[in-house]
Amino acid sequence: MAAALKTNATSFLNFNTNQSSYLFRPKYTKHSVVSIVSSKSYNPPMAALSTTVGTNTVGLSETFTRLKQQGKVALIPFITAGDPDLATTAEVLKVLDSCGCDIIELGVPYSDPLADGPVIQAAATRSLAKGTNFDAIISMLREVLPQLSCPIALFTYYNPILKRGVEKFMTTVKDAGVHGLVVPDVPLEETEILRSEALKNQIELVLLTTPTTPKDRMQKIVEVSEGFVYLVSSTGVTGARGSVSAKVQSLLQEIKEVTNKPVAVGFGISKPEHVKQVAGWGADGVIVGSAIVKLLAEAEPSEVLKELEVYIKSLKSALI
Ligand SMILES: O=P(O)(O)OC[C@@H](O)[C@@H](O)c1c[nH]c2ccccc12
Repeated sequence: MAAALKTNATSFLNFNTNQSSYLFRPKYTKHSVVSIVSSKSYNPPMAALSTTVGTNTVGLSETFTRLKQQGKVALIPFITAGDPDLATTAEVLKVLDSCGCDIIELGVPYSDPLADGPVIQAAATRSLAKGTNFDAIISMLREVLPQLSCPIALFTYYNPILKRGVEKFMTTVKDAGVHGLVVPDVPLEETEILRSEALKNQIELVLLTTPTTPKDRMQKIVEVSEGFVYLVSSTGVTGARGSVSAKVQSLLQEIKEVTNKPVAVGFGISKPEHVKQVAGWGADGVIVGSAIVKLLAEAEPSEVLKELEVYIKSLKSALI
């Protein structure tokens, strides 16, 4: 059974790799497809088990609606769960929330992250080596999410979903208080079951479009994307870049011509100037991943939360 699932997943990933086109190439992959390996689990304090889950947050689209009314652009950080460990991830989530992040994209570490560049790939490898697994991430979220005021979008490749079964996966993440889901390696045509199960559980399934996505395909993606539309700013894999492609401005316009849904831009954004520029081009949200993951990996453990706070505040102030 497990072997069959793995084979399916492998051919799935090789067959087609995202909603938009055949864009993400597995440049840096080191491992064969294996699902999350684990030994350790996260043990929440007993008190956490009795807390009500996710009562203090609203979903992704509602968050954007509120921000729009206030004339604000969403700051959406991405971090990898379990790097360096889940206890730190819990603290990092609280800091991101208290610094005013509007939505947090939390990555489930995976051994074959084909759309990720070296920084996020290394974070996933470290996290898996520490024994992070899906159940431990869920336990951590059950404890931490009730303490946050911003919603969480869980980012995962398809294999961990396939392994559990779409239905079970969706009810599990819903029960943990997750509001949104980003799955980069499922092509639009294959999202139907994911979408219907997500809908049943009030999980907003965010779809991605890229600079190479043909216009008619972009329109279909935009039509069914929930929560927001993820505009990938550039081709290739995740990772900080020197500047944001000017093409993003026209891509944003094209999307906005066909939808009123919020659009968030991600890939390569790392500096306050980038954030400001993308917001100025009309984006409703800005996603920053690798730069944060790198900061978390490189800072002294005793300084990490402080450094994170300083960095997030610098991005936030670019949005004012
Ligand atoms: O790391 P960057 O370049 O800042 O990009 C955002 C990103 O990290 C996050 O949204 C993400 C992480 N892994 C991905 C894979 C595909 C699409 C998006 C992602």
